Amino acid sequence: MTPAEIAPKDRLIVALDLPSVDAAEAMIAKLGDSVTFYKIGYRLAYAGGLPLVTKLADGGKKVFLDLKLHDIGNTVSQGVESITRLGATFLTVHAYPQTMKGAVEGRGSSKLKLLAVTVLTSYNDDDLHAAGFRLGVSELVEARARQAQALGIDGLVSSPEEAEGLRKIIGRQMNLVTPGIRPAGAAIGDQKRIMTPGRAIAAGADYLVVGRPVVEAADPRAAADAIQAEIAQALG
Ligand SMILES: O=C(O)c1cc(=O)[nH]c(=O)n1[C@@H]1O[C@H](COP(=O)(O)O)[C@@H](O)[C@H]1O
Repeated sequence: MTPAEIAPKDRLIVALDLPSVDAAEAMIAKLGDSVTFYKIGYRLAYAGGLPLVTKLADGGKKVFLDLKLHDIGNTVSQGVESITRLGATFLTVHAYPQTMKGAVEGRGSSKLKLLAVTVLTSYNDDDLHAAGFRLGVSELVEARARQAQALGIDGLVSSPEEAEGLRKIIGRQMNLVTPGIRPAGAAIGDQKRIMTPGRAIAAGADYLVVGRPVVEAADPRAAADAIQAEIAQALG
């Protein structure tokens, strides 16, 4: 499926950043049919959440396994090879050349799609400089996007602020997945490069990753439905 063919409802990825598998399953039950795509990241994966990847995939949901791998190439390659057996649709690795190359090798001919995290959405230029980088956010995102594309990575994770520029580099074939999504009026928390769901889609994002604005909402299903309605409206 090319990014242009994704149904509006399937473009919302809810981050199950919850403390236990029980809490995650209760949230999935609350969201019911309205959410088709879930993200499992550090919090849940390290709390026994890896088997939930396979359980959700077997039950017809899609899963984005957000482990943000980064290690020597051989270790990344072996780790990704193990992960191909879990049934996830997406897996994240940090966008370092050795890491991406190892991930592509480990993925082999499996159906797992690799997403490279360009620059975390909680970073601005000052944060990058403090971490020892010479480039600012937009230059580093662009450089990493070009490297990811050349190495055979399937998609990018970036803020929607970079989406328009990234589309010019990666075209329509690579997936563009954007966290840093905040519906109007939602608490920003630790994110720094943010956009509303509608603006992110209009800027060229394929998938929106949303955590706290859904899972911490008084009515998570209503929050997810409102984001999906905004996505559908932006797609026209
Ligand atoms: O890879 C990610 O999903 C990711 C990359 C990034 O640059 N920024 C970012 O926020 N994320 C993830 O997206 C989710 C955003 O959650 P909220 O800020 O609660 O909506 C979290 O699970 C983050 O780990």
